[in-house]
Amino acid sequence: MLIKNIEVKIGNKQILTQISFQIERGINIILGPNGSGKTTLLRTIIGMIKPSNGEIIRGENEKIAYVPSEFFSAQMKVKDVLLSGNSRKSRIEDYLEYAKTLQITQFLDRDFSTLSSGEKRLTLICKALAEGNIIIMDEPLSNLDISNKHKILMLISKEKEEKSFLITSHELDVIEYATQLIILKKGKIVYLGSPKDISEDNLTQAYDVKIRKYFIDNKLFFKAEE
Ligand SMILES: Nc1ncnc2c1ncn2[C@@H]1O[C@H](COP(=O)(O)OP(=O)(O)OP(=O)(O)O)[C@@H](O)[C@H]1O
Repeated sequence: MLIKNIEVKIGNKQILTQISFQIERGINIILGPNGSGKTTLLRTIIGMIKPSNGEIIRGENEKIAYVPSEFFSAQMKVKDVLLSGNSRKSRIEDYLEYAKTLQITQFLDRDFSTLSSGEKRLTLICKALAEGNIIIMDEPLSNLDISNKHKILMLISKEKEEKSFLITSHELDVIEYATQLIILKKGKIVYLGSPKDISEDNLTQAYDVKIRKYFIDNKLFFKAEE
């Protein structure tokens, strides 16, 4: 999927400026400060927002699945949430493999509105994984405890050969999982490339706070300097 020269204006305000990149097979991670345009970009890519300029070129067999950062609270059984709004999949069996991995099978007969926010998120991630091959998720790790975060990161790392993920995050520790990193600031791309090449300066410029890079046991960490 190719994002080409996207511009978004809301009223008189320019929200996104000249956004171009290819969503690569693997894990594409969008980072950026609050208000930098991450959610607007995802909504534009899925067609919820019409760009004032540019185009989004989809491949033939690409099936987008979107997990928003905030959820509705429908009074529907979890299994009906999984089955809803999708013409291609209509059997609960198609969701069970991911449901087992994400440990949500015990909720299938519960009312979706009664789940905790983390359980709702796992349910919608399960749905997206079973339905799409381009999985677009807005802050999929927020509201998740350390074990569920690990579960999601392991699952998407396992699936990254087959699917393309485009996810936003506020956590710099996810950088090491990225196939491609996109950093936004004030609606513009200020870094696009491999996570290996990201420097402290790139992050410091993006966030306007001094950011340091550490290696502990060969694992990469970033921390804002106090
Ligand atoms: N409907 C709207 N009307 C006016 N301004 C808007 C509208 N939608 C978004 N914006 C503005 O566009 C900018 C980008 O918002 P967006 O939600 O895309 O940022 P974000 O990077 O996802 O932020 P966060 O990390 O805080 O979730 C913000 O300044 C926001 O106030």
